[in-house]
Amino acid sequence: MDTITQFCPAKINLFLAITGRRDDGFHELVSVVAPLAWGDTLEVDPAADGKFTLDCDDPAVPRGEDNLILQAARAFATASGWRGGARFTLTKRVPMGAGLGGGSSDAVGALRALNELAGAPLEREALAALAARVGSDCPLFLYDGPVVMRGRGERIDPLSDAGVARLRDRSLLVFKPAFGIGTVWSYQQLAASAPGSYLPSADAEERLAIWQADASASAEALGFNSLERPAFAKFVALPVMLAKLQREHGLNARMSGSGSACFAWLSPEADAEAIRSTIRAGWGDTAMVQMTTVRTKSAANPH
Ligand SMILES: C[C@](O)(CO)[C@H](O)COP(=O)(O)OP(=O)(O)OC[C@H]1O[C@@H](n2ccc(N)nc2=O)[C@H](O)[C@@H]1O
Ligand SMILES: Nc1ncnc2c1ncn2[C@@H]1O[C@H](COP(=O)(O)OP(=O)(O)OP(=O)(O)O)[C@@H](O)[C@H]1O
Repeated sequence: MDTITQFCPAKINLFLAITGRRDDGFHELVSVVAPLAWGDTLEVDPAADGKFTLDCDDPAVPRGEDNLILQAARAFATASGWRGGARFTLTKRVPMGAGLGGGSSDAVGALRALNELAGAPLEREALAALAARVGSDCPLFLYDGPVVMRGRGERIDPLSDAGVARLRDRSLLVFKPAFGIGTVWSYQQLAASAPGSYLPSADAEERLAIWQADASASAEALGFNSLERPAFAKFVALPVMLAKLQREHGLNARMSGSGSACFAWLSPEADAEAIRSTIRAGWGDTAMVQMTTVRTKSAANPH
């Protein structure tokens, strides 16, 4: 069989309300998440020896059993009973510790490819349940467009057509300082200042419903992220940069997920080069700056 190539998009959380903590330690959330046109590439080749192995062009990516690709592969083998092997080759573009879901997306790319290699033993629902076990951010990547994510990340609905239309074809700038932020740390900080750090779920749903119903609402108007407060308190380079981008370029930039990556919607008149220079002047040349768009697909035809 030929190589299967999976595009593994990055994601941004346009809206991320953490609404409370569950007994199992995970948090409940309401989030609007969009996959991007930019991401990693995962090539998957069948391996006759029945083993799973991983190569990656980025030496910083863990290559052992803690890699989410290999974890997803083991989980797939257990759930499907498939006894084949695969050689994974990952071209890594999405930085780690960014809140861009890179590892989760790679894991879902692996699940999709293995299911194809194995002759589709798992239906969509079984694949979604498996993805949820691999990581909270995984199920959203089984959709190819913007979604509303609830629960701890396992409940996914496509975003309404009206909502998707506000994101389609808009230029998006994603940027990240050299440092990353750990997801576990972010949630711990939130829990430490509970309950004030949580947005009640009724409030979160109301904000989302108002945005969906308002035909004149922009993508920017949805911007909210509960995890900004703990991140900004410790990593002051983030709010300083966002304030500078607001002042100098009129941008309403936000952090994605648990950070440290941030994003801003650009108007057609925006001077992307000047914005890039502002970011590099403040965060240095090791800062990542990436222009992209959202990957959209109609809610009426999500699959
Ligand atoms: C911040 C987000 O990126 C927003 O989309 C996600 O909620 C993070 O999802 P993720 O990185 O896939 O997270 P997981 O690998 O499932 O969990 C890592 C850790 O994050 C915390 N965690 C994660 C998701 C969630 N809904 N509640 C949590 O409290 C838990 O401490 C967990 O042990
Ligand atoms: N395929 C993978 N690519 C990147 N990191 C991986 C992968 N598999 C496991 N990891 C581990 O997961 C950690 C988090 O990486 P990831 O790219 O998912 O970042 P994140 O921005 O924290 O994600 P999220 O948006 O889900 O919070 C890394 O520090 C790394 O140790």
